[in-house]
Amino acid sequence: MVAQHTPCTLHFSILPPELACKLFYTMVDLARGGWKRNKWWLFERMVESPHRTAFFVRKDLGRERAEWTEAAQYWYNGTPTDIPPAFPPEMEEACYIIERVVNTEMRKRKRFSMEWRPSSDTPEPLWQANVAASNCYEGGKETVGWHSDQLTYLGPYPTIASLSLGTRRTFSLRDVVPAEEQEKRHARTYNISLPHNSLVIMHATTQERFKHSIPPQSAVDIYKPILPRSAFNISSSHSSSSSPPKSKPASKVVGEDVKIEPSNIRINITFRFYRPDFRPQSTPRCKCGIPMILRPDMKNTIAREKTRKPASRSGGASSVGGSGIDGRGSSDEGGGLNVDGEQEMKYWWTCYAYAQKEGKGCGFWKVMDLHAEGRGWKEGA
Ligand SMILES: O=C(O)CCC(=O)C(=O)O
Ligand SMILES: [Fe+2]
Repeated sequence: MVAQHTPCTLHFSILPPELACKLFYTMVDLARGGWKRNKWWLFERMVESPHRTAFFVRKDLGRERAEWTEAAQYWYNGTPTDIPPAFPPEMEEACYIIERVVNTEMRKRKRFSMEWRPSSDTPEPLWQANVAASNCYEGGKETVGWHSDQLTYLGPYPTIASLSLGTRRTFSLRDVVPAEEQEKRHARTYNISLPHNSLVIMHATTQERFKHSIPPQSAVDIYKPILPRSAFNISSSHSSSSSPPKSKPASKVVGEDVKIEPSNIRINITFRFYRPDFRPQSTPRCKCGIPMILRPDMKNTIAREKTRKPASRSGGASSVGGSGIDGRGSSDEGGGLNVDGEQEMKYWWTCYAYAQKEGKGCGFWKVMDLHAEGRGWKEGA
């Protein structure tokens, strides 16, 4: 049903049970060790997200690693951050398994012309995670509000693999109805229950056509790990923040040590592929001099503005962008269909200063032009 009604697929028991359990413990301990509450962009105002979050960069990336380290601060709303940690070993192991599933699913699906493609001489894999963002929700009151993920480094039509560990929570997806269709249909909300060790793959168009959230719940089902911490030589969570972990061989585990601690925590890990043609150095800057963010034109505003001249969106100095409304040439003939006959999505680069300067950004925006900006797939690249 998920695949039938949304651009997502849902996969149960994705990891070997022991690995899922161990990864849960590892992430819970890391979260307790100092993950931050992020600021979130929500309906034109900033709110502090009522859950904790962390950002990881894959370790064997070589030169690329430094660049994505720079990008990490945008995960934290533009706040400069320490160098993000590498994937812990269990996360690396999980990622390897997840990548195979994602690539199998992607090969079954239609591809979009603006979507990332590997070069013609190395056609596989289609998707390889190079960063991961993780969330920790403790109890039913910790949530994330409606949003679609920023595309600044993911580029158009991204694929994001989202792993759930621990307590079962509802993942809500709601489609965004373009303005011209609002009289014909209403948005629909799909509530998907995500148990421990399940994977949601948000395929291409999920970020363009839908918003997602983890809504609050008045009660959550307690998660009982299949193995105690001591089975993995991990010390009790109670002592983990105050004293160094005590290693114990599993065979010596007796009495209290084998007790399984029930938990009300859900850990989410979103594995992401940050595109080489959207690396931080290539992000355009606004009049404030800071890198802009990339967002899809979910409501089809650009196409509608194009038919209403002159181009002006919010009036005054804030409509200074506009450069991309005209002058594309590639896609707007044929009723917005591109050369592959698909209804082409448009994207805005917009000023991100509101996140850092209490809403006092320059308001600059421009329409993204993939080819004019030197991005996208090139034959033999
Ligand atoms: O916890 C989840 O499943 C969703 C998290 C999310 O939407 C995000 O990190 O962008
Ligand atoms: Fe998200």
